[in-house]
This record gives sequence, C-alpha cells and structure tokens, in this order.
Amino acid sequence: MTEALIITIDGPSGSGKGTISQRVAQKLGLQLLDSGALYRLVALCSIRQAVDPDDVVKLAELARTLPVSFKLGSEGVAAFLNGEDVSQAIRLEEVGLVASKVAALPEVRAALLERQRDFAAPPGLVADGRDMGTVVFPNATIKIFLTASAEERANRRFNQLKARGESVSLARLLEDIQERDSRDMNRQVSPLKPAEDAVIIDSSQMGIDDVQDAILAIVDNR
Ligand SMILES: Nc1ncnc2c1ncn2[C@@H]1O[C@H](COP(=O)(O)OP(=O)(O)OP(=O)(O)O)[C@@H](O)[C@H]1O
Ligand SMILES: Nc1ccn([C@H]2C[C@H](O)[C@@H](COP(=O)(O)O)O2)c(=O)n1
Repeated sequence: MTEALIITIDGPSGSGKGTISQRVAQKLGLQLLDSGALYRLVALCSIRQAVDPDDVVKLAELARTLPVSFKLGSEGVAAFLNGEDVSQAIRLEEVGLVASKVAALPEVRAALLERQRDFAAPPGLVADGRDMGTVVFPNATIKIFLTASAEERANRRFNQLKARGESVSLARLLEDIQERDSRDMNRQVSPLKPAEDAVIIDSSQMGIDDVQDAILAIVDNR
C-alpha cells in the first residue's frame, strides 16, 4: 500500500501557515488539517462553559469529546461546534490567547493527538500547526517551518483585522504576538520549534505567491 503524502507546515502565529496550507492542499487535492482551529475550538468551548482555566481534567475532557467538524468552502475551511458555524468566533484575538494557554496543557495535547492523526487519509494531507512535523506526524514526507519577523506578522494581522472592520492597535497586536510566541516556544510539551529535517522558509520579504511556489517546488523535487 502506498503511504499518504503528508506535508507539515509549522510556524508562529501570523507567519501565513493557514493561508499557504489551504492553497497547497487545494492545488494538490489533499486533505487539510488546521490544528490551531482544534485548540481554538477547545478555548471557545471553555469560555462559553465558563470552565476554570486551571481545571485541567475538564479541559482535557472537552478536547476529547468536542463535537467538531470542518467543511471546505469558498471562504476557506469552516469550523463547526455542535453543528454551529463558529469560524468567525474562533478567530477572535481573545479566543486565540486562551487557545495558546490551553495548548500548553499536556493533558489537552494528549487528548487531541489521535484526533489530529485521524485526518491523514489518501491521497494525503497538509497539516498546519506548531508541532505537526515534530510530534503529530514525525514521519511526514515534507516538513516546512514557515516564519517571519514579529513586526511583519503583526502588520499582516493588523491589515487582516482592519479589512474585517475591526479596530485594533498595531502596538497591542505586536505585544500579543510576542506573548503568544513566547508561550508557544517555551512550554514544556511540544514547544514550537522546527523539526530537525524541516525546510525553514522566512517569508518576511516574500509574498504569498512566492511562498506557495517555493513549497510546491519542494514537493515537485521530493
Ligand atoms: N507572505 C505573505 N505576505 C503577506 N501577507 C501574508 C503572507 N502570508 C500570509 N499573509 C497574510 O497574513 C495574515 C495571516 O496569515 P495566516 O492567517 O495564514 O497566518 P497563520 O500563520 O495561519 O496565523 P495563525 O497561526 O495565528 O492562525 C493573512 O491576512 C494572510 O493573508
Ligand atoms: N499544533 C498546534 C496548533 C496550535 N497551537 C496553539 C498555538 C496558538 O497559540 C493556538 C492557536 O493556533 P493558531 O490558530 O493561531 O495557529 O493554538 C498549538 O499549540 N499546537
């Protein structure tokens, strides 16, 4: 049996992983896993149910049993919680910050591990996250670590939120990005870091099309 092609795209917040993963998956006709959305869904659910952020047992239980589904549409991947479309709600900055906190809990990560691996199915998968190449799919065919300077990532996020009509401060966004980077990189379990066999792409000076072309070239030359 031929093994499914697995492409992992890891990197810090705002580096473009989501945008690029979606494009690469569409271009190659592969499945897509937005693992950050799973952590965001746990966060959203915990906020809605007013779960104590220190109640690890309850948070892990949420992660294990979360009734989620994803659907690929013209606007990208829509996320559903109990059948409700929560694609916009999970993208709120406050949900992202809580997601970063619940993602530091080993019990929550363990509860989501197999759920993430279940996304690997023929003809293959593009998996976007922080530990796709290091922990979830250590035998992936191709591992990319996509990064960009914190300032460039804050700028991108600023433009993204402005286009959505949200009023935000650039300085505040930069602080949030630095806070999240620090938590994601310094946590005990599955910290954000490139896999030893990852190709590192710094997109600070690259447009989205350039990044897409660079990754498709790596896939072609594998
Ligand atoms: N190379 C690039 N040049 C300019 N803008 C980019 C580039 N890559 C992504 N963007 C833009 O930056 C914003 C953030 O990208 P995206 O949401 O894909 O990042 P991400 O790494 O998935 O972030 P997060 O982990 O927080 O979900 C989007 O508005 C996207 O269009
Ligand atoms: N594999 C993953 C994916 C995400 N996280 C954490 C890191 C972020 O703080 C949060 C939300 O992710 P995003 O949607 O911004 O990519 O979830 C993680 O620890 N591991």
